[in-house]
Formats: sequence, structure tokens, C-alpha cells
Amino acid sequence: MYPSESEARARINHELAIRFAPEDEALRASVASTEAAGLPGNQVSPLQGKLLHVLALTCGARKILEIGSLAGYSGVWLARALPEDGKLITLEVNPEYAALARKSFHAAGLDKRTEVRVGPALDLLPALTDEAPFDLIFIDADKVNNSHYLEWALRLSRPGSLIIADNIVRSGRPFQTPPPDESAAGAAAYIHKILEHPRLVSVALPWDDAVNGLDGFSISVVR
Ligand SMILES: C[S@@+](CC[C@H](N)C(=O)[O-])C[C@H]1O[C@@H](n2cnc3c(N)ncnc32)[C@H](O)[C@@H]1O
Repeated sequence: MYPSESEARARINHELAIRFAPEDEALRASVASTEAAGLPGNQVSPLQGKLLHVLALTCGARKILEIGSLAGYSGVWLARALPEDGKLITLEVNPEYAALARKSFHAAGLDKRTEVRVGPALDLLPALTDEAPFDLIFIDADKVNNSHYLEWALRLSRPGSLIIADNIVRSGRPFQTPPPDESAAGAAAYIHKILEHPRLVSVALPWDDAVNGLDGFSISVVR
């Protein structure tokens, strides 16, 4: 039926995405601006975006924190799960990407429910203590700092909060000894911490990724 296994996977993925996670104009424009910024495929896929949306609805999220905005693609999926008076705060080190994220939120009619803060996340996180607890925290920035982001996520969450991290599978590189690059090492340390932490119950979800081959999310619930 399909010329190759990879063609079959891409085709089936597409069929699922157009049914379960159709993109509207605002999401398509966010993808286009990511491509124009020279980072095609660095945002989550439509199905991953929809998964974030479903998870935010499942935990009744009113406050969401995202680390790593890029052009706001995952942020739009997340913020659309919030009630009118809910809030997504997203942290981005690159001012140009932060501007793209704001543009995406504006196009999606999400100005009131979203706030983009600009700077290195580790510098911005301490100021969020007053806004905590967050119901869902999505970690998707520089993987080398994932363990630090996890420590902050635990401080800024409550029992029942979800902590989700992207790119923890990286085609298996985190499982090599030693991990061959600093992002793989960051993912390995993160996996170790979420599995050992007494307050976290975690699972990993692998999938094909445009940039990293086999990749995936971890999803942790805070006890
Ligand atoms: C994979 S992209 C985020 C994609 C986005 N979550 C989405 O799916 O639409 C990672 C982003 O993290 C940002 N970033 C990298 N290091 C960072 C840091 N130390 N603090 C804040 N943002 C950072 C990058 O500039 C980039 O925009």
C-alpha cells in the first residue's frame, strides 16, 4: 500500500493530524514564522500540541508555565485550553522569537490569556514564585538546563500539577554511556531525576520527530 515504512508512518501521521489536530490560520502562521526564523520543525507537531491541549484540559489548568516559547505554537495550543481568566506565562531568551510568540497569540485572540517574558529562563523563574502554583508546566528550552528547570517546576507546582518535558528521547542518545552531547546528557539527567523523585509519577511517550528522529515527551504528575 505504501512505498516504504517511513512513507507509511509519515502518511498515517498526516491522516491522524488532519483529523485530530487540524490547524487554523493562527497556528499555520506560527509555523510559517518559525520556518522564516530559520528553525523549521523546532516547534511541537500538531498532534503533540493537541496532546498538550488535552492534558491542560484534563488537569483543569488555570495557570500554565512554558519554558521555551519560540514562535508560540505550543503556547497557542496550551492557552486555548485555559478559561477566559486563565493565564499562560511563557519564557523565551531570544527577543525576536518572543516577538513572534506575541504575534501568534495576538492572531489567535489570546492576548489577555498570555504573557511572554524575555530572558534566560533561570533568571526569570525566581520572580514567578508569587504567581505559583502552576497547574501545568511545559519544559521545552535548552535541554542542558532541564534538571534546573525541573527543580523550579517542583517549587512552582502543587500536588496534581503536570510537568511535561519535550525531547527527552533524542534517538536514544540519553541512554548511551556517556551521553554523546550536552543535550543528551541534560535529557539523561532529567530522566534520572523524574524517575527517582519521590513526589513524581512519570511516563515517557516516544514518537517520530522531524528534527531528532525518534523523540518524545515525558509527562510527570506531582503527588
Ligand atoms: C524547541 S524551541 C520551543 C518550541 C516551542 N515550545 C513550540 O513547541 O512551539 C526552544 C526555545 O527555547 C528557547 N531557549 C533556549 N534557551 C533558553 C533559555 N535559557 N531561556 C529561555 N528560553 C530559551 C529558544 O530560543 C527556543 O525558542
